[in-house]
Amino acid sequence: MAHLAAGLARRWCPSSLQVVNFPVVQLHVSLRAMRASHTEFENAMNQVKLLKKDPGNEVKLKLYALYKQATEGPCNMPKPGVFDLISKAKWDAWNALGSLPKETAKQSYVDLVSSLNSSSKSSGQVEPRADSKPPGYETLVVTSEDGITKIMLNRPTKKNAMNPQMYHEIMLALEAASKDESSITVLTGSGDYYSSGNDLTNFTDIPSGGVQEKAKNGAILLRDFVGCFIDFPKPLIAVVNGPAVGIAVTTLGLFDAVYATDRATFHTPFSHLGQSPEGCSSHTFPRIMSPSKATEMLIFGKKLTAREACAQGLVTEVFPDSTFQKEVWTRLKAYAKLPPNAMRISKQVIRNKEKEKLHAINAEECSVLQERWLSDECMNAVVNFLSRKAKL
Ligand SMILES: CCCCC/C=C/C(=O)SCCNC(=O)CCNC(=O)[C@H](O)C(C)(C)COP(=O)(O)OP(=O)(O)OC[C@H]1O[C@@H](n2cnc3c(N)ncnc32)[C@H](O)[C@@H]1OP(=O)(O)O
Repeated sequence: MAHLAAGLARRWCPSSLQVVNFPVVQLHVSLRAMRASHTEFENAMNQVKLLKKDPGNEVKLKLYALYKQATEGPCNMPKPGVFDLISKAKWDAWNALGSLPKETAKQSYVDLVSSLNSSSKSSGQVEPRADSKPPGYETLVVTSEDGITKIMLNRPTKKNAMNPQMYHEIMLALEAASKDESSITVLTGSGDYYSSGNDLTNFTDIPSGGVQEKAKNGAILLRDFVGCFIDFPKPLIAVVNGPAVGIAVTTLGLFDAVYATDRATFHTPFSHLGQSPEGCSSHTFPRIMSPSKATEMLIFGKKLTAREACAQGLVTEVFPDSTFQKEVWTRLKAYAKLPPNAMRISKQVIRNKEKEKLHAINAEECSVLQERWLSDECMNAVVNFLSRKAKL
């Protein structure tokens, strides 16, 4: 490892320093910044060369990977030999990004560089404090053991509402999980909620290009985010530890199994918010639960209990809250011991025929939502929530 570190420090050229590291420092990704312009990307590349402090090999590798992904797309190089440690580390980092879209990688790169800049500005030459946060995701806790990669949404004080940073980090965590040693991947929430869906404060940051640009960037982010669920290659399990709202519910239709505590509820208040269905739910929900039941949820915003959601096929099984964690994890650990290749291939057989269709549906839903976000109905609903006149 020391050899690798020394080699990286010696041989890293400035242009390959460009990387964005979600895990490292808090990223202030606003709607304004959801999609990096070419100029922003170029500026970020220049800023990397001016960094006063060496960001360390882990960050350099991430910068390198994101830069390559942003400029060339998915890793297209032959895998270096095992003894070529530096090239292999770089190849691994790039390859781990899988099919992450170029635009997302570009934005991640810009955000990472910006976070590196602000952290070096705020700390100057001073060494990091002993109690400063270790490198890692800011909005997630990701762990991997017993053949299971667990991605836990971690904004419990905001009921795990999804802000732009969380969307990006989930995409990165899914990409990494798709390539790691685990056999199955789990998404769950910390605290009392699974997730309250889209963070409604996302609507407050108007970019210089105005609301049109904001809506356009939001639609791109949403399409990329949902696309990662459509393409995820291993069994993907939701451990729904509490209420779920909006996009946290719709994406469940793209999971392979959904286990819920009896305390969970499922709610998609799109009409109340002046919005329309996403997460491919316009297709998956009518199929899973019948068109009229889907109408009650997706159009009328009917909230389902966990048992109702299970009766309608959205949830696989419901457990008493008191034994939920113990029972679910015991079961998942047993499933994770099954032959991973067989599970992956079976998922392909079950899901692949639908993938193209799901991507098309995703694109259409995003384009409809892009318009909805500009409507008075949507703006009024968001203002009402933010001014605390409305709670769903
Ligand atoms: C770019 C991609 C777009 C994807 C499109 C997605 C669409 C959706 O997901 S639509 C659904 C959006 N979600 C909501 O409308 C839920 C809004 N939240 C609520 O109605 C309530 O907060 C609650 C029912 C989820 C929980 O109520 P309660 O138990 O009374 O807790 P608080 O309201 O006090 O919440 C604590 C804290 O968390 C903040 N918060 C909760 N959810 C959200 C949210 N979705 N967006 C922003 N902030 C949220 C809430 O404001 C409180 O904050 P503080 O006041 O600062 O403590």
